[in-house]
Amino acid sequence: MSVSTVKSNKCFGGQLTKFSAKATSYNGLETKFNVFIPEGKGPFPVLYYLAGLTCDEDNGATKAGFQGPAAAHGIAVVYPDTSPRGAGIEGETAAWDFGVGAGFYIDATSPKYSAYYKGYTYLTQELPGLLRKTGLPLDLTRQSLMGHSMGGHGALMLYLKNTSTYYASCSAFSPIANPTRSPWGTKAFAGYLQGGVEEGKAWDSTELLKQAKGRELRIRMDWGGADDFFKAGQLLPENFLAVAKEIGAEDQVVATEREGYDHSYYFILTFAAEHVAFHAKYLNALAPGKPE
Ligand SMILES: N[C@@H](CCC(=O)N[C@@H](CSC=O)C(=O)NCC(=O)O)C(=O)O
Repeated sequence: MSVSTVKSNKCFGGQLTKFSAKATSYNGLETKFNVFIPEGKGPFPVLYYLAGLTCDEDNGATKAGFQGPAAAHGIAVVYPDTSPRGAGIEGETAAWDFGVGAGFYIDATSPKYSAYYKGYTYLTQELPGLLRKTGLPLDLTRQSLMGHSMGGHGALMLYLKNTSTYYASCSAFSPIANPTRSPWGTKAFAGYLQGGVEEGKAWDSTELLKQAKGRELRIRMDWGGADDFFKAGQLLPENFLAVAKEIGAEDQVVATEREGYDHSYYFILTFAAEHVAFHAKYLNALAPGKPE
């Protein structure tokens, strides 16, 4: 599938470009993604940002404040969309926490959604191929993940389902860390998965962490103490941390509750530079891959 440029803006000395492509994982529907490339020659390691419910490829690029720190560390940032758009499935736009804008980055197996909602395949297999086609100086042998809320779930889940050589590090802002026990997650898994919430355990980072004993983990997470979604039990970082302790990995999960912060992009903006620096430590320590 070909990739076309929608627009491009200079930003922190680099360039933020929006691309459009037809995605096989979304049954041929058009999808968009933004890519920030720092000034210089590259090839640059790649840091993905997965956004939350109701978002698209623009929320992170316009509101999160990653481009400045990424330019300083010589890292590219990729902002994908959060779901397919335009499938026309009955009911897919009826709620803000399910369907369009709420794909949960998983591969659906329910007959109603499985033809279009293949977010996991899109991110792990198809998007890297589309990025190669942009011709940008990206080093796809050095990739890391970050995300917010539903996107924090996505980042943790992708990181834990793949090896550290595929994704070097993972960070999450206010992640839905145990979706099979959260109202948002159980709603999503009941709708997208033929086997419902039980099948959802294969996409739940707290469950996946149980199988990660002995693996070297590079995870950072922050959430706000005044986040109403945290207080309502949607995020459950405490469950993820309890498993980290059980498997002896508590030192490899840097987790902090930030007093007074809520769920918004003001919170992300505050800690954006720290998250990018966390990834830069790992990405820039890796030997650059061969140019493709
Ligand atoms: N219903 C509200 C709230 C939706 C909301 O807060 N979305 C968050 C992500 S929540 C978990 O994934 C978000 O990032 N919103 C976008 C933003 O730019 O703030 C609504 O519809 O707004």
